[in-house]
Amino acid sequence: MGPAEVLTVRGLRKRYRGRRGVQANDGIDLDVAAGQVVGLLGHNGAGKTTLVHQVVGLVRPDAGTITVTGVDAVAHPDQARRLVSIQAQANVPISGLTPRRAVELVGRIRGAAPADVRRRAGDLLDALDLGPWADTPAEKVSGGVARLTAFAMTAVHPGRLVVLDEPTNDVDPVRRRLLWQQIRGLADAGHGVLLVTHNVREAERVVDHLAVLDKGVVIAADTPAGLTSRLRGSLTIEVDTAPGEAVRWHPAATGAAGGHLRATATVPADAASDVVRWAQGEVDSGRLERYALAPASLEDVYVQLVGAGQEQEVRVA
Ligand SMILES: Nc1ncnc2c1ncn2[C@@H]1O[C@H](COP(=O)(O)OP(=O)(O)OP(=O)(O)O)[C@@H](O)[C@H]1O
Repeated sequence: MGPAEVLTVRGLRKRYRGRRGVQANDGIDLDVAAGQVVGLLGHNGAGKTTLVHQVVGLVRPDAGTITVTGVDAVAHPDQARRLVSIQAQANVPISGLTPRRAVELVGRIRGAAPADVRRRAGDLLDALDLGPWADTPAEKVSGGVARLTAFAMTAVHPGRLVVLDEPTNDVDPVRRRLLWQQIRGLADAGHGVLLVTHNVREAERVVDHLAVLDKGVVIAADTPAGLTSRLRGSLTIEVDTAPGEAVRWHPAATGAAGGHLRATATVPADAASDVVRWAQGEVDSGRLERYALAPASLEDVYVQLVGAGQEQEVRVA
């Protein structure tokens, strides 16, 4: 473990017993250093939450090690938990409180000085543009505001490691940007951040490192640039089909995927002009309504890694 590592996971295995026994984690290695946001991507059921729950001591691994700033988190989950702040997938109920009171309460419970807690809570609520709801009874706030409040509760007095499980769920696009800034800010302040997300497109701009989980195994781990370089020299073509028409792809197109009226495929950059000519011809003949050609994104790499079968989930998220 390097000196700046806040989380080191090695060979982590967890199998849920029962009739349909599931190997949820099947030998996972993962590192988060101070100052880093590490994104954990993966399809539904890939094992992300299982991994997170083991890090915070809610689930006991079958095998492997978890070290949080030098503390053996498997042997001493209580000690480790004090070093970790987690925003769980489900919001902690805060009925009877207001967002501001809930955030301040967590700060006090975690041992921060009252004046610091008040200041930090106020700053976070402002930064996330929650001012209009800060003093509203929690029962009356929307799902997005509740989600942002849960983030603020995690960030008000954060541990060395901050674990965020789908923090952007239910949050509107404008406040999502504010949230991403705060997530980045936690790392810039020296915390290590482990971020579980389906929001590949937005996470790409914030994370330093990514691990892609598939059926309990890390199938790729790299920087966003490192991962997208796998598709360097490739472009993505997106087409909207006319009603009742199926796409008859150009021969250079591979990895075609898509749904009812929209489809995407990957094409080599050196075939771009040929593909544009083909696409324009399809538009002229009425089979396509529009097309767009763009550099391959991290989302494209992700879809290719995890398999076109998962595409719908990624797009919906
Ligand atoms: N308590 C449990 N008992 C039995 N099986 C479980 C339990 N929790 C999770 N599983 C199974 O383990 C696998 C991994 O689940 P996990 O929740 O870790 O995935 P995930 O990547 O977090 O998924 P999602 O993106 O949908 O939250 C799934 O097949 C799931 O059905």
